[in-house]
Amino acid sequence: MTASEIPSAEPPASTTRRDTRFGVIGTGRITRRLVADLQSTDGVAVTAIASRDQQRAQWFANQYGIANAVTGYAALLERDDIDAVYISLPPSMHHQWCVKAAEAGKHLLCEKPLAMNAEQAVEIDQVCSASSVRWLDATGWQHHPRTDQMKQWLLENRFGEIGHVTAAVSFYKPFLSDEHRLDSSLGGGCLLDLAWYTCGLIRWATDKMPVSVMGDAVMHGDVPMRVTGMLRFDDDSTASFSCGYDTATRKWFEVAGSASSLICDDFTRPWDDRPTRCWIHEASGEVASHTFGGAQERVMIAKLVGDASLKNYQTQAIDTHRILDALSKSLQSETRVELADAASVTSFVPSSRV
Ligand SMILES: NC(=O)C1=CN([C@@H]2O[C@H](COP(=O)(O)OP(=O)(O)OC[C@H]3O[C@@H](n4cnc5c(N)ncnc54)[C@H](OP(=O)(O)O)[C@@H]3O)[C@@H](O)[C@H]2O)C=CC1
Ligand SMILES: O=C1CO[C@H](CO)[C@@H](O)[C@@H]1O
Repeated sequence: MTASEIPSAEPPASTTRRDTRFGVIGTGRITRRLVADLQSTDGVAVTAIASRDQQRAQWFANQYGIANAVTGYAALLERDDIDAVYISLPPSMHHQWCVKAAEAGKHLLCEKPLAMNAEQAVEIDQVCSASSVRWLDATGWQHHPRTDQMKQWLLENRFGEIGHVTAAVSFYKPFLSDEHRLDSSLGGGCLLDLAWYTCGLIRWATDKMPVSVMGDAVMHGDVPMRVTGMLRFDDDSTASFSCGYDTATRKWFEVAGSASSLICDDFTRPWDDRPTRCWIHEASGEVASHTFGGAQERVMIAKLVGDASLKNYQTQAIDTHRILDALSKSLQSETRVELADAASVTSFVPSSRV
């Protein structure tokens, strides 16, 4: 079977289980898309939405056909018609509301970045374990069937020995008036927001933690507006990335091997109205294009409400935070930073192999 013929990984409809009932915390830009994804995933219902502001909650509830508009996030967690929450708040608020939700016994889908740093991410994981609730960060690309196929190629050494990974993610001034991306107290800046994608991709592609990282930032006040990073691994393979708010949309990566390169130009989210694609470039100049079906967010949601282990994604999220922590130290100190815990690596494998 060629990659183009690989069927969508959309899960089959469940007829035996009760729907998992989601409550939504926050009414921002991304909420609109994710609510539609939740509502169109088999076995999932959205029963309430909470905002700081009653009118905003009501407007959103009316707009999306959600039965209950709730004022205040804590009130949503008290409801017994909610099994799980989707948290789409500014990054600085993720840890606090993840912990509260887990303690209330709700499963968690939290927007990226999972937290502000690895310490908070580990604590979220621990509280979820103690409360027997499942969690995922809403990093959709990890769940696309294309990602599973690309990982399979990497595991099979399809590209030879990997020497270098490059990734770039940017959006030109994606700012709203009340913009958390420009406010350091809310976790703003492109390091957490966009290097989450580039460093996550590097972690995913290499299956290891770097031994050292070095970053350079162009600042906007006290938040990074553009970040360039270099990562080095114990076998002398390397990675580099660029992310920022000052160039047109980029969401591409290249994995460069000794035999060929894997290239994808929309890994974070497939371009609208185009086939979901990637390319393998051979040393000869021959190029093979592969296309895929599947809706990454619906696959992600189905995994959260399913039974299979999520450990592999959870480790990926925590390790991504560890890389970002080291980069943040590097930006502050203007030096190369060693990752003390580079040895603690768990392999990220496609869900079908977990
Ligand atoms: N997975 C993806 O593809 C994407 C993920 N994201 C992530 O989603 C999260 C939210 O981003 P986005 O939707 O763009 O954010 P918005 O600014 O559009 O929305 C954030 C929401 O958080 C609530 N909120 C609570 N306190 C504050 C505060 N002090 N300042 C601002 N908002 C507050 C507000 O809801 P209310 O007032 O109603 O309570 C607001 O609507 C971020 O972590 C971001 O990284 C963003 C875009 C894409
Ligand atoms: O995750 C994200 C993807 O797209 C956005 C641009 O609109 C980013 O800023 C955002 O946080």
